[in-house]
Amino acid sequence: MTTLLEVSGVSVTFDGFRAINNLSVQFAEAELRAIIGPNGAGKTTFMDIVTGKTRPDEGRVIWGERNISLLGLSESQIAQEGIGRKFQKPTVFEDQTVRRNLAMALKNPRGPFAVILHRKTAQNAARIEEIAEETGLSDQLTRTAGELSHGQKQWLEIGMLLAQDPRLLLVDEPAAGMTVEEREKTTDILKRAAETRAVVVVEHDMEFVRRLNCKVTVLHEGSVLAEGSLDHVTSDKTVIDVYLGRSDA
Ligand SMILES: Nc1ncnc2c1ncn2[C@@H]1O[C@H](COP(=O)(O)OP(=O)(O)OP(=O)(O)O)[C@@H](O)[C@H]1O
Repeated sequence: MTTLLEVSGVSVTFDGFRAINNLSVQFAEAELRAIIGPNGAGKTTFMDIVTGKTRPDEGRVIWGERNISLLGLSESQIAQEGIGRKFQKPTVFEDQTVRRNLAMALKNPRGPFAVILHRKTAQNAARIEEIAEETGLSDQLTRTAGELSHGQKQWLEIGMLLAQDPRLLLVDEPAAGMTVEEREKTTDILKRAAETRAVVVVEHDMEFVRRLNCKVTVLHEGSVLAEGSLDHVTSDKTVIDVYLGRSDA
């Protein structure tokens, strides 16, 4: 499997506190990965480093077949490289329709010729239908986003990120605030998205992680504590000691 993202020996210190401690982790081109770990383990900081929001004190973050260092790129350059991030709170345009939200998110180089634009419009319409189908929103395209349920808003935002065609999608706690049914649908959406790109999901909900049925990376004190199937990591003594035995697990 080709490596898409390689984080190696990365450390970050905030006011003398080492939030990320010699972290090394890799992601393959098309894979679904869950990142779990107790509060303060460094999950958010890890995503901040990959997206360029936080700069590490040391280490390397290498991207793609050209082995680009992401540390030399700005946040917007990293996004343009194909790294999308979904924050916990959905940020859709509430007063616009689902179709319009998706249309605005589409990655479109602007061409000067009307004929190209015309062809583009037809392609865009087809792509919007496709994304709506992938995110279970085909019947919602004409509704305004503000009318959607919390789960549907989250799917719309995932759809808006897919419209950008990212090679890596980082998703922060997608199951939070969702009904059981919505969670199940969300797992299907993420699994499907991961067939053609890397999808990395930070999640506290173990049932949700179990349903993702993917490789799991356990972070603790800013380093990888264990990695493998959920069954493998949850039977690891060190994981049980530091994480699963805790009341917040
Ligand atoms: N900007 C900052 N300044 C100071 N300390 C920070 C900063 N950002 C994070 N930290 C600290 O770094 C540690 C790791 O935080 P991080 O948010 O990455 O953990 P997490 O695994 O995402 O936790 P949670 O599951 O609670 O979201 C925490 O102890 C946090 O207080």
